[in-house]
Amino acid sequence: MCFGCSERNPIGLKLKFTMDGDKCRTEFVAGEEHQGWNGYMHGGLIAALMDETMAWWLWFKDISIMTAEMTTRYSLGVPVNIKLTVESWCEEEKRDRLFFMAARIILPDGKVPVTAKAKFLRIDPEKL
Ligand SMILES: CCCCCCCCCCCCCCCC(=O)SCCNC(=O)CCNC(=O)[C@H](O)C(C)(C)COP(=O)(O)OP(=O)(O)OC[C@H]1O[C@@H](n2cnc3c(N)ncnc32)[C@H](O)[C@@H]1OP(=O)(O)O
Repeated sequence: MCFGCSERNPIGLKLKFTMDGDKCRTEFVAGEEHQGWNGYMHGGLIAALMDETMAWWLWFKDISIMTAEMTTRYSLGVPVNIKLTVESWCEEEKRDRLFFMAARIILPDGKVPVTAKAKFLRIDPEKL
């Protein structure tokens, strides 16, 4: 019952993903329950949005992974109650095991308030 994408998780984000060329995308409108400071989305949840979008890029390629490392750069606050686009892509892959991924959030006016980089490691799906 994934917090990011399961339809059955009552407190989950219920994200739906699409692949468009080399990018994985989702959209999300944060509500007041997702706030940190008043009016702005909580930074941990922003990281979760991007982690999940990068994981889904790999999932679309049938690659089972775990997030091994992630860095997030918060340049602007992310307001609640507006449509956010999240997109992810793969920058590099090593030995078919280590995937260097990147993600960003795009506001309706085209500004990019947050970017992330992460390393994902392929795991044995039997162990999930
Ligand atoms: C039916 C429909 C269902 C639909 C369903 C869809 C689900 C679509 C997905 C959604 C779901 C996603 C959800 C979000 C993604 C999480 O939230 S994942 C949760 C957060 N992450 C974790 O909990 C990970 C915890 N860590 C681990 O499990 C393990 O440490 C890892 C990451 C799997 C690695 O384990 P390991 O293979 O035993 O690691 P290890 O032997 O230490 O390292 C292997 C190699 O990688 C290297 N390495 C390890 N870490 C690093 C690093 N950070 N940097 C560089 N190299 C590294 C090592 O140096 C080593 O290199 P070599 O020695 O081979 O040269």
